[in-house]
Amino acid sequence: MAQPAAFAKMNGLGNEIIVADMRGRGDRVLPAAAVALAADPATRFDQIMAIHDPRVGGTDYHVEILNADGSAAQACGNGMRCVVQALAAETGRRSFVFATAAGILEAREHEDGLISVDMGRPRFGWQEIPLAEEFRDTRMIELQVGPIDAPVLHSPSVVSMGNPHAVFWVEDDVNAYDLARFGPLLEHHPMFPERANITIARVTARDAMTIRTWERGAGLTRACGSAACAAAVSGARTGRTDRQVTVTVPGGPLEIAWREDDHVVMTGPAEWEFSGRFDPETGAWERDTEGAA
Ligand SMILES: N[C@H](CCC[C@H](N)C(=O)O)C(=O)O
Repeated sequence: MAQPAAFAKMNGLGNEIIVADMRGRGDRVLPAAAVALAADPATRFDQIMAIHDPRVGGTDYHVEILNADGSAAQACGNGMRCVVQALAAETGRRSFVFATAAGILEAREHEDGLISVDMGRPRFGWQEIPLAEEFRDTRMIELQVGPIDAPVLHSPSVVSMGNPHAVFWVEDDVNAYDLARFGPLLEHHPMFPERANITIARVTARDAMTIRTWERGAGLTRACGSAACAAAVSGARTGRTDRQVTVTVPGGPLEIAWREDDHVVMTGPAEWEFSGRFDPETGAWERDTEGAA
């Protein structure tokens, strides 16, 4: 049993997030705690965002990310917006600098409550994503599912947003594809030694696309911010879209801008649901009583 830690159950466009306050203590959220919380319908989540004291000069906080299966994630766009909203409510500040496994990220809450996160630079090298074999052009790689002569999905664009993404382009309804079936096969495909987040994307205008994502370590989610960034960057890189795109995920729209300085900025909402305390070792938890501080 560890000292209980405060948490907030939140969501970013329906991406289920637990923001855990691990400041002022030396321990971490253990994978077993994540698995236990994910199994409980009341705390079911896609990612845990653990806020730690800063470890690098010039940053406000260190953020660790766990998937629902207990594995580590390097990036989580929707979760970062939840972290910003929670910290803004606590501190009255609006902008923050975070250290994450994907690098240093700046984020801020706007007057209207929407939150922008600078997700950093996309990486396109096959070793950076990583892929199991060399591809000089990662705008389109040889990979397909379905019959050889009539693949259901094929030739994805691949990119790292700190975490690995494959984006499969389709011409018709993204809901027409059985992502619950293909997602896990592609997530674990030998082409991706660190597994991958799998997205199906349909471009509807130069500045708009619709996507669905099967997340590494979490499965089908209502929203995946880093996948929205990966899809927007890949759309621009392959000439399908401009660099500023509205990416509609099942939970709603995200605004993605791939700036001239190569940074990808994602803007969208975050929503608080309830607060409680949990044991970061076991995942045992209780809800805060109404009105409690
Ligand atoms: N929901 C997240 C992505 C979680 C990352 C993850 N599933 C992985 O890379 O392992 C987002 O909004 O970006």
